[in-house]
Amino acid sequence: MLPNVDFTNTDAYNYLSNHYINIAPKHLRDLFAYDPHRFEKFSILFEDILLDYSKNRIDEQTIALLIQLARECQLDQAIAAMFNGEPINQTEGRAVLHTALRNVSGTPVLVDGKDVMPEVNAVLEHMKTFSEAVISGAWKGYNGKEITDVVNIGIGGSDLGPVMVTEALKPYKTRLNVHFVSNVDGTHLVETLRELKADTTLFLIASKTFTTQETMANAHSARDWFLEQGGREADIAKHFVALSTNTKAVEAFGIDTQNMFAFWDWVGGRYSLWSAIGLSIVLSIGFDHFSELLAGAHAADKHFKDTPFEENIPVIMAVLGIWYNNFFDAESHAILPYDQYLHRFAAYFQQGDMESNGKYVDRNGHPVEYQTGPIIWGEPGTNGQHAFYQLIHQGTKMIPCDFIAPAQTHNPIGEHHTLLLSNFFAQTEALMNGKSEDEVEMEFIKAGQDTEQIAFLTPFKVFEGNRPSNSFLLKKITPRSLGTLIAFYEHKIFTQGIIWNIFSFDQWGVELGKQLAGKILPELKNDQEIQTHDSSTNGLINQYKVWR
Ligand SMILES: O=P(O)(O)OC[C@H]1O[C@@](O)(CO)[C@@H](O)[C@@H]1O
Repeated sequence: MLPNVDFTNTDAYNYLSNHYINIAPKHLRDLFAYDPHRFEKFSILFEDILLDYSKNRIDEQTIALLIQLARECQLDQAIAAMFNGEPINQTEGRAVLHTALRNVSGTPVLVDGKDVMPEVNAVLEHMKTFSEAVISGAWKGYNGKEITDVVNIGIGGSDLGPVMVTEALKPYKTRLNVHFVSNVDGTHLVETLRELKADTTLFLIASKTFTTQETMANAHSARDWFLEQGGREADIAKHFVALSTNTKAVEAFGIDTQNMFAFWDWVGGRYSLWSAIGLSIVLSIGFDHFSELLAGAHAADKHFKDTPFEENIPVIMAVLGIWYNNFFDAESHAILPYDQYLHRFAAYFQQGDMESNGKYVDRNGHPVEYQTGPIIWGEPGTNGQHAFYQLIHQGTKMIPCDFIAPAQTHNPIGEHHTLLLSNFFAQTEALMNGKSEDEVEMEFIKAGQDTEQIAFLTPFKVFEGNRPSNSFLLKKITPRSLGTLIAFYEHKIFTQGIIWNIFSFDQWGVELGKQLAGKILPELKNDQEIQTHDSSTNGLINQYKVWR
């Protein structure tokens, strides 16, 4: 089972609390000046991915204490429990084995004493043969035409991962056009179907539970559209497949279980892109590239499982996050990919991180007395620089940032990539160094500014600096390197959950809103004045009824 340690009661935590006083006042500018080898000390190269974490507010003692903290929280025991298929998702009584989905090593993975790899590989084989049939055109629609468009209908983990990966790996795209509908707002489905033809469209109904309100509403409306456009009930089998764990619900919807791609309850929704939920990815980039994605994630799994914490990328990512979250009161973490194809990367980890570690009760069922999961946000560079970098550079909040960039672009047009990378390198340098009062005044003097203006303007142009960042430099965004990077972040999230002593793999917090929506829905289906709620909810509903 999982360890159960209060990290605030460990020796490491106490030393860190005291050490904080030593490191906090040291400016990163000075730490770099003291030690010209800082980059070599605080960077890790894994295959074609370089993590430079030297621009963090740490010294060697900090990192040693943070690693000791992870050890005192028995992280090694927790890692073994996860990979061994123990039911570490304790409130749901499930194992957590998204790692098995990409276990290209072929070694058995036991759940309740049964090797799950034969089932995993059988589904992968089904995904391979199906995708090859569709991509080749052998799979025909009801008019005998080949499929041209695929619509994935799903939400949360049944959408965000496939969207992020198909966008990130667009350079590897097949002839198929893959679309995603997630929001129950009818606009999402209507706008997506507007240009599509029923006889050349394939729908993937992606839902682990096959009960999610939004997905079921969209799936039924898609089926209605299909029938209105000329499809018949008998043709459903050619145009609808299901990606789910719930065979009964799939059959009840009217999808042939021959067209069902199964996965299992030990796959968390936000960790499911590696499973049958990834069928849209396979159709978008082809099975071979999907296999490379899986292999990249597997390589990260092995690194996480087998590498000493001091050289372990997910562990370093995790403990640095703990350092800012729990010692510097940083409440958010920005993910800033300098690659337009990665424009949904931060959004993906909003669910991945915040649905995993957005918890206030510890594994003993007691409210925690410390901060847990951070707010995850971000946009691609350089766009973010023209939106929120003012706050990151000169705001009152510390925003730890992950900068991500590929050395090689898939689109070498003009000097665009050099421009992009110059910004990638400059932003972390600026955040770290800042600009001192003397430097600002010197610039003004060189520009011939008068002393009165200098005195007035200088404070607004000083950059404190000392603002932390990680830099991930990838040789190129490929299926393999993307798989590795995603898995690094997954294991970072796991590690932080272990240290915070919370359960990272359930999501009870999403249930209350759904329950209340279920109560309100019937109230909206009549014109009666509503008085069953608080005055705000009553007032909003009644005004809606006036205006609709
Ligand atoms: O895949 P499904 O079962 O339709 O769930 C969709 C999403 O809904 C949740 O909010 C759980 O209810 C996410 O955890 C999940 O990824």
